[in-house]
Amino acid sequence: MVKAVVLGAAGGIGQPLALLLKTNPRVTELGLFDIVNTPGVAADLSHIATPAKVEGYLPPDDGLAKTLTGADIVVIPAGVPRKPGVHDLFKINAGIVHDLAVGIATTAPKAFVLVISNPVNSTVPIVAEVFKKHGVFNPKRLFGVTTLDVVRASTFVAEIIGDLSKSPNVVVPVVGGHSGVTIVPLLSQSSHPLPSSFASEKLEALTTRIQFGGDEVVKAKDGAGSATLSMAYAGAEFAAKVIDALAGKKGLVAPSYVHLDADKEGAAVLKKEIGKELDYFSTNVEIGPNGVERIIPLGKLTEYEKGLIAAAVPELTTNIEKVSCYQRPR
Ligand SMILES: NC(=O)C1=CN([C@@H]2O[C@H](COP(=O)(O)OP(=O)(O)OC[C@H]3O[C@@H](n4cnc5c(N)ncnc54)[C@H](O)[C@@H]3O)[C@@H](O)[C@H]2O)C=CC1
Ligand SMILES: O=C([O-])CC(=O)C(=O)O
Repeated sequence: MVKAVVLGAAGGIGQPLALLLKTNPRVTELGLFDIVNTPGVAADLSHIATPAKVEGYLPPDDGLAKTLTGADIVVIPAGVPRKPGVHDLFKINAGIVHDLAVGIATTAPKAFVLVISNPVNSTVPIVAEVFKKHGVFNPKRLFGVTTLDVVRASTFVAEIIGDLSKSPNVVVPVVGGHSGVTIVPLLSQSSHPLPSSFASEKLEALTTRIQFGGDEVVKAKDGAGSATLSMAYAGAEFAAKVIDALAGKKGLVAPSYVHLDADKEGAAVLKKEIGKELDYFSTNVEIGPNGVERIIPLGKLTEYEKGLIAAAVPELTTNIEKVSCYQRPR
């Protein structure tokens, strides 16, 4: 019995993500919340012949609390995406995520929380700060969703190998954070090695393509927003792992942007590898019924990858520190 909730469920990511969660056989209740259209989305999904009972709420009459009651896992794709006229996602989305986090802290403080809303490097710390204020922060249960970077890396590597049918099995750890240079694909650790003829400039081009994969979609959508369908796929894939872990499945490992107190022993090794006392970092984590069981250090890196980590750390530091002076505008 799993209740999954999507906050921002009527949006470009929210709708296909809710669809994919409705098809997850372990989900028995699906709660949908948005400031618009959730009753319609819920009615539509409720006709699909899968176990989940679907309910959709809007803000009036305690809609957020009703949606969150009994939630085991809450996925947050609420907020604005990159589009013309939107210059600072943090400015708008920090407030949205802050208020939703207050709702979770009050109504579902033990739920696993998966943050998709950008900028993930800063919205995850926003949620953590709200939870700390409410005395309910458990770093093992808070996840920034960086799975789209992993999905892109799998696809692009399979394209280079020349066999897209392999893409679901290609595993590339992508670490750091979720924006530009903070996205660090560890291609030397790919389950499917790149051809030995792969020149260093091609490796740099592939790395840049993974780091700025979001730009390709923003450009192609030409003013209509950013990645939604691939993000819904990635979000559902990561949520399915968390749901499987809740159900007792073992050995589930995936990269996620987490607070490093989630596993202090693993984090101590990781912090040595990255050379900085950061509070948050995306790395492979083992997920179990209580959330993050283990933070898995980066392991052997090439000189090129060490350089990418060194470039990611200052940007990540800025993204995280930004939150310490954040005040929710009234
Ligand atoms: N983590 C990642 O890898 C990725 C993150 N994103 C981010 O995901 C977010 C959502 O993107 P899209 O779905 O394309 O945007 P969208 O604009 O299509 O949908 C966002 C939804 O959030 C809702 N919303 C706004 N304020 C809300 C509130 N206070 N409570 C509940 N719902 C609220 C809107 O009504 C809308 O339905 C953006 O911040 C985007 O940058 C996008 C792609 C990848
Ligand atoms: O690029 C964006 O704005 C959306 C995003 O996070 C991605 O596609 O990875």
